[in-house]
Amino acid sequence: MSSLPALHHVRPAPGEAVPATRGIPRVLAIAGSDPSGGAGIQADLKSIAATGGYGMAAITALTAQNTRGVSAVHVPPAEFLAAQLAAVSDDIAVDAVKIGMLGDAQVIAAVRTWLEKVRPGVVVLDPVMVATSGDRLLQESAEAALRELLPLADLITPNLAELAMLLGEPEAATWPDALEQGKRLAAETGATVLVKGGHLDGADCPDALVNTGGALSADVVVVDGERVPTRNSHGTGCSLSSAMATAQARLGDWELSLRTVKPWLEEALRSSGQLEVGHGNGPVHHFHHLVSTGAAPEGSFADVLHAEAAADLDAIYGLGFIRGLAEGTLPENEFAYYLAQDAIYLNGYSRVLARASALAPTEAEQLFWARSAQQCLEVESELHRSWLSTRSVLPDLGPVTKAYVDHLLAASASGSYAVLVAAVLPCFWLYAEVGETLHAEFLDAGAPKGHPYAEWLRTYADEGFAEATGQAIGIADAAGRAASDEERSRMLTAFRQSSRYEVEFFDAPRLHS
Ligand SMILES: Nc1ncnc2c1ncn2[C@@H]1O[C@H](COP(=O)(O)OP(=O)(O)OP(=O)(O)O)[C@@H](O)[C@H]1O
Ligand SMILES: Cc1ncc(CO)c(N)n1
Repeated sequence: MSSLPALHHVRPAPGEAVPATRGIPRVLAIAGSDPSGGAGIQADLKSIAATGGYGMAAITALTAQNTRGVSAVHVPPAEFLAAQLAAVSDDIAVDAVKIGMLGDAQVIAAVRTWLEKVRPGVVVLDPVMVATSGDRLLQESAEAALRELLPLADLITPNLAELAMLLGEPEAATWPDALEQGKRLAAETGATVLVKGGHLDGADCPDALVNTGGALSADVVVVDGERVPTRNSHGTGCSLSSAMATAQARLGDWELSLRTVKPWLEEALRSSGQLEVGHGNGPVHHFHHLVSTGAAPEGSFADVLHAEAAADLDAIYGLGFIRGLAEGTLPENEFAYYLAQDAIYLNGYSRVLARASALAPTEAEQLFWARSAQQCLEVESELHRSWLSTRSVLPDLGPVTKAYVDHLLAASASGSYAVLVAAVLPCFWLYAEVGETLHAEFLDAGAPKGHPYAEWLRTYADEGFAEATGQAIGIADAAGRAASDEERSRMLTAFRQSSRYEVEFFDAPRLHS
């Protein structure tokens, strides 16, 4: 495979941290009850569990609600909330807190007193004021007290209406306006603001972390997402905020947390149709990623993975970079950027494969990953020798390359061989499929002589790589079938994220070259 361009894509820059996995965080939701199970503490507990935490709940208020709306609210005496909070923190170390519906000013005061005493390491505040159905969940007279609570949070997760209300401004009608409002709220409170695109129109549904005080890698970090065409959005805000609290306690990095949580939530929205709950705005499927157990036949887990990657493969084929490569119209600077990033990626990928070799349960698998790690380095030097030496490209680490390799390094630090194997698989599998298709298209077009990328497209016909891909799929399939539900769901998440990065890697030259 030394002629192969690529298992694409780094050596982490010296001193760059690999996110630590900190065991199972104990996450406390301080929120209201939704007896229909889609929002409130019910959604919080499901989200915390689904994203790897141990969930606890101190109930601020009871609502009588379903997927159609709220019919009654009962706020018990705030002293009883204080007793619940003390009972938890007197006995249990709380790694993260998610605050949702608060109901009235007395409740807010009780939460404030407790936060000031206990000072939990991670505080996510979802400033719940009005339910999806339009019903009020916070007394109007308590809005000022809620505003004063905001500086005690690390992350605030308002929807667009709440963001506007907290600032006393009209609701943003566009994404750039929403980000500007996010900056103002972040500056006022000192907290990071998660600006959510859920209530905007359009095919995209971006979210962004905003902090103007230097807490993030940039003032605004946007994480893109696709809008899922569904009305089952009951409780998405609750689910997102408690999943963020859990992820942050595990990973210690807000950006990585959002990049981890958002695809999970998107899939929970996508799978919401599997649930048949109510006649209004239904709940999301928090546990969509659990595959049922049983004696799974050979290939069955690989089939699940392949189905997971289908949408990303389609997305790759639709990219301007891929079309331009196939048709020969790709600007040279984009190609050069791609090659340079590929070389950087391969170096990092090789280290991650070496880790897979170290963790492999059999000598055959150990050898497979060690060989693959070596081949990556050979391909990397080949890239430099025959493709990059004649081009002038900056050898800077691009943002997608960094994010992808960081994700792989996180998987290699996860402690699970199965998760690591799932994370490295898309680089084999999607690359092999795309390469095969592009090569076939090139031949179908009669291998046109003047095609500027002819030489590159020929490198895609590498049987050795196809064979290695088959082996990697077999290893992941066996690991997935033998894994517990929990580990298998982490494999799916890791695989899905890598698969998404494959798309972004091919799209990066357009955005960053
Ligand atoms: N149709 C959708 N497709 C994809 N993601 C969505 C969709 N709707 C909402 N989201 C995501 O769900 C999360 C919550 O966003 P939203 O703006 O809906 O919050 P919210 O209004 O507080 O939620 P809730 O409905 O619980 O009150 C965000 O990450 C957002 O991007
Ligand atoms: C209890 C409760 N908290 C939050 C929301 C917001 O979605 C809701 N509908 N119900």
